[in-house]
Amino acid sequence: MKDTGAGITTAEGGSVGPVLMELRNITLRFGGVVAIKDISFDIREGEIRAIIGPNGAGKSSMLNVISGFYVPTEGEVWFRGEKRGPMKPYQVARLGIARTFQNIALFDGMSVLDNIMTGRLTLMHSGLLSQAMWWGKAAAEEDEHREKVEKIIDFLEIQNIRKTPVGRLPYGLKKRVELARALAAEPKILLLDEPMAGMNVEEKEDMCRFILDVNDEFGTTTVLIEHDMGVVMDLSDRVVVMDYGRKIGDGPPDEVRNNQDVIDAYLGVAHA
Ligand SMILES: Nc1ncnc2c1ncn2[C@@H]1O[C@H](COP(=O)(O)OP(=O)(O)OP(=O)(O)O)[C@@H](O)[C@H]1O
Repeated sequence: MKDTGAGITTAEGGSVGPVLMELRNITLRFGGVVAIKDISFDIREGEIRAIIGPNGAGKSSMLNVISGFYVPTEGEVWFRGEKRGPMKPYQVARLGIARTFQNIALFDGMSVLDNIMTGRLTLMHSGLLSQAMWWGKAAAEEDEHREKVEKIIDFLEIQNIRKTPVGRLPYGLKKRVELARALAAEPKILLLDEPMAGMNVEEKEDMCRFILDVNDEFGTTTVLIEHDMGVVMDLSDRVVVMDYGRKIGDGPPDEVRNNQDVIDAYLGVAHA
């Protein structure tokens, strides 16, 4: 891997941008349980960065540190060149980090369109009061939000279900709506927690294509946790491997695939 300062060229010949987030010596404890032990790595602009590892390795905990939901017990998180301190929930929401969840977290009774609109809530300036006082400006803002949302709906090919209540959709489409809602927030970093979990082969292929297309079209920096090794190796620019809370590998897919510690801890077991 060649570091040019502004960005790096990966072994596969791809290129990723400058550092967007740096995790320095992160340790996270829950009472006596050490979920993350002294882990450092960075996330670069425009890349797809995977975090893999066996069950209980600490992947979800790490995703929660990245999102700002957990404050590490030790270590520092640097985001866009600034050290991040402890934050209040509203500050976390405004950070520009959007995520999808392992278990879908959508409003079943609401339409696809309205669910996706909720992704823009932190970007909305006019509340109810200002709408009442200054209707014109609020209406213009609403139009702008709808336009952005419609673009995402087109892009993810869900125009035909935009009015359908989410509760009526099959699992794969719900996951796509979740992705749409996260994108609607125009995130600086998009966090995907097992985006293919529970999907059939066809749904997985669709989701892979959309994640790659989103990355291409919007240049969205994406961090994902995923159990399906084939998916991770196909999608990612770089992979962090965790085991028992420690980092045992970090690099492009080919490098990680040939790392003996990784083979022993995880891939070897999965592909025995
Ligand atoms: N809120 C919590 N309180 C106490 N212990 C926790 C908490 N969250 C995680 N842990 C513990 O931290 C360790 C790492 O858990 P984590 O969920 O981050 O792993 P994971 O790699 O995401 O696992 P999986 O693949 O099964 O989702 C585990 O031992 C887990 O039991």
